[in-house]
Amino acid sequence: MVAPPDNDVLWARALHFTHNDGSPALSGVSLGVRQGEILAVGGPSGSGKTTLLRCLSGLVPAQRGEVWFNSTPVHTMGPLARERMRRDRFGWIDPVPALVPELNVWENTALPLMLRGTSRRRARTAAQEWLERLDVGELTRRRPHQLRQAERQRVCIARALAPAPTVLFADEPTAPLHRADRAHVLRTLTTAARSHGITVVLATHDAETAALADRTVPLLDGRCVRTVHLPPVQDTEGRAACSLSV
Ligand SMILES: Nc1ncnc2c1ncn2[C@@H]1O[C@H](COP(=O)(O)OP(=O)(O)OP(=O)(O)O)[C@@H](O)[C@H]1O
Repeated sequence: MVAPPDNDVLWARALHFTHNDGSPALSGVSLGVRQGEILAVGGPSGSGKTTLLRCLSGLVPAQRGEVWFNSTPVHTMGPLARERMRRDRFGWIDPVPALVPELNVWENTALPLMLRGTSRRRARTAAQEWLERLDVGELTRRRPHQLRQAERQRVCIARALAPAPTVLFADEPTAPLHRADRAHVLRTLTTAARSHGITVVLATHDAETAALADRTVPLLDGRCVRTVHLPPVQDTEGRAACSLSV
């Protein structure tokens, strides 16, 4: 087992994952994510983006291959150790907002901090700050069912950022937002990540979203593809320049 390069906070080698019904999702994906980097995982629907994020975060173990977080091999960890790592070091944003219905907005936002052992008072203060940054600071006492879908998603983003995770996994985080909201929320997310040194792995099929990242790894049918841009050619015969994905 060879340890990953020192400057990669997250590193995966030859990941394979097949779902229980036999659907292949990852077929030998290898990548490294540098400390503080915002990495977009691109690709069309069904290309394996969600599965890759789930394997990298230790939510599900890959059937073959290696995942390393800093110098720790995630692929050899048991379920409890992976759960603790996710609680203490990682954040997660789903495409569909999932909040605890019995808790109000600030309690939902403060929950990951309190699970890490932060006092209720400090967790509440941090939650309030992040809710304000995401323009939902006036909704703190409401329950999830009293919010619009877009507001619920902002709360989920505040909840993921509040503990300043080492790595934030964001799976199509702006999917439930209107186009007008999207840019603002994404900017808040990426600015917060950069100012707090949070590494972000962002799954998206949207080129505009991917453009906010430092780098994009495109997936296709569970494999990383490399985009090769050909040099511009003289368009003497009316042909357009093109790029190839290999
Ligand atoms: N629970 C499941 N059971 C069986 N097959 C699944 C399951 N979840 C995903 N798949 C299949 O695994 C492959 C990869 O899916 P995945 O959700 O990782 O892709 P994705 O790029 O995130 O797609 P999307 O953008 O639509 O979420 C697809 O062929 C998908 O149909």
